[in-house]
Amino acid sequence: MILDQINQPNDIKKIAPKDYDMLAAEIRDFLLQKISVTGGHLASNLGAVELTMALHLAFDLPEDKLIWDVGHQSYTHKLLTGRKKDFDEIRCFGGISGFPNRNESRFDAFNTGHSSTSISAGLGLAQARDLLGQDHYVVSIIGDGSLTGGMAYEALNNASQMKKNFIIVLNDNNMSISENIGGVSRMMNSLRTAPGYNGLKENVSTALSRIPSVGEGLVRRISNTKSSLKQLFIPGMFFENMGLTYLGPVDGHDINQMIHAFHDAKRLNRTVVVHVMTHKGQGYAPAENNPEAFHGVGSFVLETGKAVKKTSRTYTDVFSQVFCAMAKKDSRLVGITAAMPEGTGLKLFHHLYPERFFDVGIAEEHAVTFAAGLAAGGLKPYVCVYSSFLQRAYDQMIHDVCLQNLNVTFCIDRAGLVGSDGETHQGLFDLSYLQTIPNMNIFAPKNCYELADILRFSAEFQGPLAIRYPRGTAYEGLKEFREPIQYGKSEVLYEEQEIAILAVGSMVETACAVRDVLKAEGYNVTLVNVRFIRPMDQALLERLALTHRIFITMEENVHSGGFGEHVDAFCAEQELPVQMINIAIPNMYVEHGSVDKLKHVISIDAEGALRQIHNALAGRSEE
Ligand SMILES: Cc1ncc(C[n+]2csc(CCOP(=O)(O)OP(=O)(O)O)c2C)c(N)n1
Ligand SMILES: CC(=O)[C@@H](O)[C@H](O)COP(=O)(O)O
Ligand SMILES: [Mg+2]
Repeated sequence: MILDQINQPNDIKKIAPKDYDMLAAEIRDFLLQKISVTGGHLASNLGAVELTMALHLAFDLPEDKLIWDVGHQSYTHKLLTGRKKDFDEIRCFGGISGFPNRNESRFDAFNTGHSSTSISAGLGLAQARDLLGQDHYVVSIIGDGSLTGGMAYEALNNASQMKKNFIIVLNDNNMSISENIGGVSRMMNSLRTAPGYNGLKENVSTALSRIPSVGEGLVRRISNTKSSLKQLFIPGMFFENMGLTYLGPVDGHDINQMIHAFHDAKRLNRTVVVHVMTHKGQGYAPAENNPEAFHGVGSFVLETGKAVKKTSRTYTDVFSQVFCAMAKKDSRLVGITAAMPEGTGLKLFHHLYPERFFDVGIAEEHAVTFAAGLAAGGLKPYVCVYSSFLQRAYDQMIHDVCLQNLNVTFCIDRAGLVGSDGETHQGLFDLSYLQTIPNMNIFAPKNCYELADILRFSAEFQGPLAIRYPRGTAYEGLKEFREPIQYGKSEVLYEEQEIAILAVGSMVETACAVRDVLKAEGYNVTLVNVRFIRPMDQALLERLALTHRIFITMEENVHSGGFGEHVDAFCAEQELPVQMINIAIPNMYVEHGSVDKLKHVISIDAEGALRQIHNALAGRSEE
């Protein structure tokens, strides 16, 4: 096996060119064997094998810097940089990350996970290189989906001013997670049909403009004509017009052609875009036929592509069904996603109500302001988004939605620990950032029934409302507690005296287990399902403070700015005579691993929570 020769970084440079294709096939096979067991991002990695090999062959790592946008396609890069032996534990607790990480390897030039950052980061690295008088190449690799994100254009705008080399590789597989739609995708479609790349001398705009006295005028005249004609003469006109040099399109599965293009790109003292066309899922029929299903996978049977585990009903499924039923009755309801129709559960809605569905590309900031516009125009928009990606749109929530108290509902999926995607994707900050925003209302359901109830409640609600729920199986317990939702009111599940547990959303289930133990120890324990984090049910807290000496808050959010801290502040302000114990995620970035393992490690499972509570009751600090 050629792959046996790949162990240390840069071993690929010792491989004979005649063996490149064989090595690519073996890498694909290796990735399939490993990912089919561990799960991970499959289709994007299968598509980027030759591209990664060509980059490693054309550049000198770690001196030259590769920045992978999102980073979910960086597995071959990891394999070629000494991490082949670590793939059995990829995305597992203590194992290597599924994304590039500077702490993991000096070959990972920049951490990624959220989309459309690579050009900005690469430009920063290139400018740092130049100011420090260093001499190496910086290459940002960005997908066509990630190129729909606004940050990418802010960076391209800036990159046009570069006077030294900076290379952007556009890895175009004509797919985001789902179909890549919109104007950028349309522009790329026209580029794909341009004649293939034959070398720098063939770049028409550059070549034409070099013709003395005629060239520049000719390019200008062509540039002023209708776009199809322009495209005939100047592929990559979009980039060229911005002052960037476009090279392409290049076959992303032809290693020699790509090496040739990268060497050409190195010769230019400016920003160069190399447009590489790849095939998502390349080499594995199930992924080629259904790249969306194989974008991110759990373990699966290699021969069939079928998932190993039967999937249970998730909160996303509940949202999807209830929202579609609501939309049937109310034509004002519209659904917005930033390139995540599958992950957020909007796919069924898209199918049923295509005219009321908006996939805006990987553009969370735009999604929120767009929703504000829809609301101002009289519709009832639902922004369906992951907790960690909504971090992007903080200003838009303040400036465009909440300041005007507009009728926008945020369905915040993946709130809390998400597991194997790790620190970039954990949804640990939403309660903190949302609670700072005046007019924002925040709700967390304790189980699947309550998610359905709050969604129905939201239809008639006036003003911004954020509903946060976690990744994975929807909790079906506590079915017997289903008090109708009342604005700003918590639900008291058990009322006693002495200790009151105030649990938020997913933590209500854990709180039940904690309560059972405390009761067995002889304590009298009240259990409150908080429901509305904002507005906080202050009247209930004041009432409970009369009969309880201890309040325990429990939430799957960082402590800083979280629910517990706000309850602490309220009790202090009102001088309520209660001891406060806050169970929350410590103020840190939480790595990858299964959700259960992570909850255990950071002591927010029942066992860890009880340890913290016992310590606090005994007046000990956490060891
Ligand atoms: C800010 C942000 N929003 C959404 C995502 C989820 N996401 C991850 S990869 C991806 C699609 C990326 O498409 P592309 O860049 O073309 O890469 P491909 O998977 O096609 O290789 C999306 C939407 C993300 N990582 N970051
Ligand atoms: C790379 C990326 O950002 C997405 O693919 C993400 O990993 C999806 O997460 P879910 O598996 O929770 O939908
Ligand atoms: Mg793509």
